[in-house]
Amino acid sequence: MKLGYKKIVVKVGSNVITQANGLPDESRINHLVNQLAEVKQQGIEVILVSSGAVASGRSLIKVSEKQDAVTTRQLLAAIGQVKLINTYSNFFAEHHIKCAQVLVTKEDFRDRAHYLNMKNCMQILLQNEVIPVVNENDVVSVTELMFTDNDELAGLIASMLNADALIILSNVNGIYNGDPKLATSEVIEEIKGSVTNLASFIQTGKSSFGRGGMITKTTMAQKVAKLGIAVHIANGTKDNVLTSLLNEDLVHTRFVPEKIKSGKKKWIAHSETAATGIVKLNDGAKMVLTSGKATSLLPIGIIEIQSDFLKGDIIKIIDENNQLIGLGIAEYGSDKAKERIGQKKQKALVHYDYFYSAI
Ligand SMILES: Nc1ncnc2c1ncn2[C@@H]1O[C@H](COP(=O)(O)OP(=O)(O)O)[C@@H](O)[C@H]1O
Ligand SMILES: N[C@@H](CCC(=O)OP(=O)(O)O)C(=O)O
Repeated sequence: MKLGYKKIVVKVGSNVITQANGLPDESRINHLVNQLAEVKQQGIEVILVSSGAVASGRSLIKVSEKQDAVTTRQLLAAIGQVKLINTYSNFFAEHHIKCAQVLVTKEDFRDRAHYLNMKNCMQILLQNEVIPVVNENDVVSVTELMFTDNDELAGLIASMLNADALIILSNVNGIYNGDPKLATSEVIEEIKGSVTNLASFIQTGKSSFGRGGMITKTTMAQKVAKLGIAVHIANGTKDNVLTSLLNEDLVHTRFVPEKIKSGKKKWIAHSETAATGIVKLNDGAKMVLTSGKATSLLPIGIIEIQSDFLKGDIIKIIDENNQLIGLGIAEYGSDKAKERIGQKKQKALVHYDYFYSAI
């Protein structure tokens, strides 16, 4: 396959595998599995992140209108996930491929030791030629503990496993430079860096069964590409989408990857919700830290410690306007950091190797 990837994460949106009447589209799932099997047979490691549990559950049970939205989602996902994974398992079996169900929550990514346990499990599955089929554990992930959507989850999995590419299959050909329904709109084929006007193209509406929408997809894609992983957004409802994309024979959107970042930086990049401390920098320190050069965060540039932290904690680094500059691991606690604010020749609070620039 022309693109030469060795490890890919493929994310399938609910809309791709659900028919307009809400029933699972088994022939589409079968077609996707056939392509995934072909890709795997080419020696490419594949991890599948599949939505569709809730949509699948809807086809199996009638829900009382009196039931609240959270409980309904739990009920539908609990029932639907069984059907979803069985469908995948049966289709993969036709190719003599085993798949595994991996259900995760946002909490699983917070603690580094826990994160590494999960990474280890995924690696063992891949070493044993098993395709992990990942979804959010919707039964226990409710409200503030939820991922924004499975695109966020897929970005985390791609970063955790140091994948070469993340392929997001949705029900549009890519990101359009206008309303996708208008004939005048065209697919933006390549996106480099943080294009500020991207959000202005995107309509706030979502596809009928989707959760996050295109804006969250774009934000996640830019972040993942910054970590050195190529991100592709393509139309999963098209025949042979995956094989055509990997053979560079498909119009879609590609986020150009930057230089590959270390595994630890990838984890830090996705750890904003786990951050304890908040450290405010002056503009000079901000400039140096975001210049792209290998520089550590020195106390001389700190103007305020807004929230306490311990040695080893993830801390948020903000500028004078309270905008996030980046995230890092503290080399010492806030007690010492407070004593050293604005001082010269002090040990770095965040070493460059453990700093992720969000800008
Ligand atoms: N500029 C745009 N380009 C492409 N899609 C867009 C754009 N603006 C809004 N969208 C909408 O985003 C939807 C895809 O996002 P989402 O509903 O989250 O899909 P999924 O279920 O695949 O995760 C498309 O169906 C499309 O209607
Ligand atoms: N975990 C949910 C999917 C949530 C979600 O993000 O859906 P989508 O926007 O279609 O990728 C489910 O399996 O129904």
